[in-house]
Amino acid sequence: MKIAMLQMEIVAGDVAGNKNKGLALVEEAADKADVIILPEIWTTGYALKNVAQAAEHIDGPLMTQLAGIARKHHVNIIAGSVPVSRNGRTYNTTMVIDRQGTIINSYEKVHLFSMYGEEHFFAPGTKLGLLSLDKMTAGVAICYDLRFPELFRSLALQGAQAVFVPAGWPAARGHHWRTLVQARAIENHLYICAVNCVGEHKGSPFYGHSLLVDPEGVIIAEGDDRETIIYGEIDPARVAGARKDMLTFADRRPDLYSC
Ligand SMILES: NC(=O)CCC(=O)C(=O)O
Repeated sequence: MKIAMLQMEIVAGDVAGNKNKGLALVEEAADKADVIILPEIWTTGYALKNVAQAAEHIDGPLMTQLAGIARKHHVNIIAGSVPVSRNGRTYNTTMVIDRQGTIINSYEKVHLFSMYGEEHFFAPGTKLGLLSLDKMTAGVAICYDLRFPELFRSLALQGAQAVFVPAGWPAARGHHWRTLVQARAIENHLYICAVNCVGEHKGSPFYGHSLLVDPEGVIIAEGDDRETIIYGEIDPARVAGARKDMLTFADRRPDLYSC
């Protein structure tokens, strides 16, 4: 399974410019990958005051355009995250579109990043993102979710072989990013495909360094700090191999954990 990670430079508040750029990058990668993934809130960036106005319904014009590209190029698209309006509230939402152009999953960020005040602009999701993608069982999480190992463990226990993570992670905590992504992969014996943006938030740069990490925690593809498309490959069969030798799932003691 070939993955294209669109490590895009996002300009906060330039919704039209970001959309054009993101769609052009998707078109560029469309014939070179089985799965394309964009970063977190790539249409608005962290101009959070704009998200309610920029939010579309799940079947709005942007998703219709992305679904058209998916159908035309027969490619799966994990549409980063975008603000989506549902029942009068705005959610930080990752939509997954399959090769037929059908939205097969929609995950609303459950852990809102209070350090950036996300909870004032988004409502929190209430369920995890688990889906089947070209016969692979995959999970979806968004950025700050990386700090919550319970979420990844839960996806793994439900069969996830890879977790796709759109992100907007700053350079100031770059060392956390790398360590958390590798730890989530190692402890759950699965692939993590974490796609970050570049650009800046209130003068401080985003980290870039999108990562594709295998079930042993080895980095198999990584971006630098510029806008770029990073390609890498996932082999779902390797997950069973990693889980066969290291029996951490069987050796767990959930009877002792209170969290
Ligand atoms: N967009 C985010 O969720 C940022 C998370 C972050 O910067 C952190 O956890 O640190």
